[in-house]
Amino acid sequence: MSRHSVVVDHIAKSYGRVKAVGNLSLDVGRGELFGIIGPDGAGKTTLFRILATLMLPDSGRATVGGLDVVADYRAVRGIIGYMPGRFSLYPDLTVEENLEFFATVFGTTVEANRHLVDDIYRQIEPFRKRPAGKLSGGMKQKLALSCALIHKPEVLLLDEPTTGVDPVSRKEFWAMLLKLRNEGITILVSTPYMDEATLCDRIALVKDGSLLGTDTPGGIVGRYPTALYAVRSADMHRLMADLAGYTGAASAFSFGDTFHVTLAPGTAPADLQSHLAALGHKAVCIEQTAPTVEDCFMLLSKKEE
Ligand SMILES: Nc1ncnc2c1ncn2[C@@H]1O[C@H](COP(=O)(O)OP(=O)(O)OP(=O)(O)O)[C@@H](O)[C@H]1O
Repeated sequence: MSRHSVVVDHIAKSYGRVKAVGNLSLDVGRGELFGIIGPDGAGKTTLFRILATLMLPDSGRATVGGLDVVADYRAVRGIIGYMPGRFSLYPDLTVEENLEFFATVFGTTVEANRHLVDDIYRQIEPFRKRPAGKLSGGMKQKLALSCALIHKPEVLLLDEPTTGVDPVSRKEFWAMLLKLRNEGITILVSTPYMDEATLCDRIALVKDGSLLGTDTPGGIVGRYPTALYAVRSADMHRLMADLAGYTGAASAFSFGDTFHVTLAPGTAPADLQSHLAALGHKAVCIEQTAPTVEDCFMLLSKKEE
């Protein structure tokens, strides 16, 4: 038996002239929590729809649990739990009716697999009589996850499950994913939030349908090739323009309340400090900082361009 649970082998898909996924290959190990990290339009939804057997690729092959997503599409549907990015529940059905509906469709009962969703369901149980359409964003996602899990899938495909969800619910949602992973379920999850990448066993960074890199989050940031500095001054607005116009800065982008800057070969932090002082910047602070997945994404995107 293959040690891979999901294999994507040179998959490509275009919509007319728009190339959504271009020749993408990756594999996800059994029991792995694997993140597809990329901004809007990276092709994440298209890839998930192909893996969930809802769309045919133009070329390439993919298997889930060793089953071909095209030839064995029926069998694939039986072993996956799919949570599409957009609302997947029946808004007029109550919380408990949604769960019962998904269990019935898969020929099982809520009772039979209750233990799988117990932790999650307990949090939404107080609202079990409420129509799903009237739940908060975080609650909806918890119910959608429960519905995707109720038939005990081998592989969970979660397309942007935390987009538009508040930070506390996002944290809770990821805590649930880690628990499910520990129970042996393979999870492929996409997210545009770079901070969520660090919670995955391995990640693939994608942009414009192409893979920029795949590794553990630690492996990705460990390969950052140069020193990175967090730079601030009293006039952050003008600082951006001044960094962009400085040939000693190889790259600069906004990161929280600082700018993350790399320096051109031969330029030292002291050179940047005096350059900014000469331009009249006050309270300049330049500190070396550890690169994050977002910094790696920016660097790899730039290389690609
Ligand atoms: N049905 C469609 N017809 C034409 N273009 C499409 C269609 N669906 C997606 N696209 C385009 O294909 C590209 C990839 O879209 P996709 O939805 O797969 O990306 P994504 O990473 O999931 O982003 P998002 O979060 O915005 O959905 C985008 O440029 C998108 O505009």
